[in-house]
Amino acid sequence: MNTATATLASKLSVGLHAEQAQPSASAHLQGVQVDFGAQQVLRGIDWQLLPGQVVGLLGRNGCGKTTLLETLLGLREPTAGTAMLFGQPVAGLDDAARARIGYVPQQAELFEWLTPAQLLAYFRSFYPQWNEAKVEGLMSRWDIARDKPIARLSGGQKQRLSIIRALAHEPDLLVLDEPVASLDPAGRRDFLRELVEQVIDRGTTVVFSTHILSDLERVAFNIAFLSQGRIALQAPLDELLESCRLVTGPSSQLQTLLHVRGAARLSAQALDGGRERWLVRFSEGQPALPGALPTQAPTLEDLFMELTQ
Ligand SMILES: Nc1ncnc2c1ncn2[C@@H]1O[C@H](COP(=O)(O)OP(=O)(O)OP(=O)(O)O)[C@@H](O)[C@H]1O
Repeated sequence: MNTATATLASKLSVGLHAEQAQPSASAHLQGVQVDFGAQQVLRGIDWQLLPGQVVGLLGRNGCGKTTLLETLLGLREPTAGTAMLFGQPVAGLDDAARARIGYVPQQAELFEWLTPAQLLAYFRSFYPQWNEAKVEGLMSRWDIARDKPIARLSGGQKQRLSIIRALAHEPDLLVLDEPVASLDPAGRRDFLRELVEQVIDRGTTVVFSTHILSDLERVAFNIAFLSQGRIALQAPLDELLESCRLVTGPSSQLQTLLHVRGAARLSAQALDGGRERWLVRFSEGQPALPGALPTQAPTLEDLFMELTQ
């Protein structure tokens, strides 16, 4: 891990638990429930994002990531519960608080008849602060034609433009819904570098959903797993990889292991021959040493498979 990433990782390990409500939280959701007709998509989300945290939101297709991010931003009214941004109810945010938010939606909503230069000039007029040097730097680095109608840009170029628009006014909270879906590997790497710089330089709070697990591994983000309408688990990735193990054996022996080691079971799978495979999280400071039962360190993909069923 390089120094920048280590600094970032240490920043990220602060204040991870939703139950320890912090008055300074950038975003705070309490008991948020969202139903679409009879379908309960979010089932009582308690969640907070603290200044400088970078959270990768993981979950299977259709589990409610977009719904959660839209509710957090006040774009969708919850069926029950409350959403606060910067200490204000999201439904009644004042202009100053709005100006502190940057959002990259899953489908870039750009005015396609404008050129990138016109679009950025239009948005610049709404914000009290605008980092022209950053905009110009990213437009050149990401090779976006300034004077071509947006309709004629490629999907990846539109996504990059949407990211530039969201970063330009130096938001304190950046919400990105699958921001790298149309970016090539070089574009994704560049985007992640920009995010890391943003967090280290400005202490920006970032939450983004993605299906590209290798991107999260590269920057040691906090990971939040959304499953069955709830945040099943949130923790720094390094800590999860260190403290979790997949352990296989008869359930009575697995139960004893939990008891003796004071560990927690995160998931369980039935295997052949009456054995089970459990994802076990050992407590802090207690190394997850291999015991008598077959034990395997999980990858992020294993964690995803186990925690997002
Ligand atoms: N406006 C809507 N009306 C009815 N159902 C909706 C609406 N928006 C989303 N849903 C449903 O809510 C569920 C969650 O959708 P959402 O888009 O939040 O999932 P997601 O985790 O972002 O999915 P993906 O990973 O595929 O982008 C899905 O079953 C979807 O069909």
